[in-house]
Amino acid sequence: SQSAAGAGGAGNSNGGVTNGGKTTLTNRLIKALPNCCVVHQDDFFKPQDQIEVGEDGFKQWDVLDSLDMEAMVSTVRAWIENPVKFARSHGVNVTPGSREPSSQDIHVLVIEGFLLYNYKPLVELFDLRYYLAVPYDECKRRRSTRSYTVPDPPGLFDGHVWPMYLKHRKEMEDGGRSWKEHFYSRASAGKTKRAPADRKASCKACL
Ligand SMILES: Nc1ncnc2c1ncn2[C@@H]1O[C@H](COP(=O)(O)OP(=O)(O)O)[C@@H](O)[C@H]1O
Ligand SMILES: NC(=O)c1ccc[n+]([C@@H]2O[C@H](COP(=O)(O)O)[C@@H](O)[C@H]2O)c1
Repeated sequence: SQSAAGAGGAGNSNGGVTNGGKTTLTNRLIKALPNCCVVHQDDFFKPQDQIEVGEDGFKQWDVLDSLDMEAMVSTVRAWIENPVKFARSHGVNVTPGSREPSSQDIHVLVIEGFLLYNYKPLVELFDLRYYLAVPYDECKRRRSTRSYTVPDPPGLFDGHVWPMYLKHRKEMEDGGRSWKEHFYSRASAGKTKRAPADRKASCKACL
């Protein structure tokens, strides 16, 4: 993507299961990459009193409705519009040594979260997508040592967190099939049937 500031940019998304290591990886990327900003999905949780209680008796934290996804998309769009301005307003150093941003500067945004790939307006903004997963036992073990702003009530992991993870992962994989078909038909244009028109806007190669 090309930003309003004239600098090249790329939005890299780092999604996956709770306690899969997303934040750890993101922190390492920030250290290693110059001009790197980050957006954490956890910062977009709605206040506790707006989180619905399900028939199972648990507050439904692990669903899209518990997050202000519109605000998250606006934040990512603000970076796309002007990564230099975004970096400066978020305390990220912009290319040490150079006073004026150069058109050669590469800016990177890492978007990190547990529910990134089930909200189409957000998915459309990513250049690269990564998914971190860990097996059930390891995930449960790590989660049991974690303290969130609202602590997990007993039974939340098996009653809500893991079932929602499986549900969303399945949704993502089912949706992903259309993406793969689309890119396949781009690569072999003329030889295979084109993907449906409604997928086109999601593909950078089609813009
Ligand atoms: N590669 C790894 N191997 C083992 N443990 C890890 C690894 N990455 C992260 N962890 C541990 O897993 C827990 C969750 O990591 P975190 O990065 O906060 O996950 P997430 O952001 O996906 O919820 C932390 O205790 C962290 O130290
Ligand atoms: N940050 C918060 O306000 C808050 C509150 C309650 C639960 N959570 C949990 O955060 C998890 C997602 O974050 P991680 O991917 O960092 O674990 C969800 O599974 C959710 O249950 C977060």
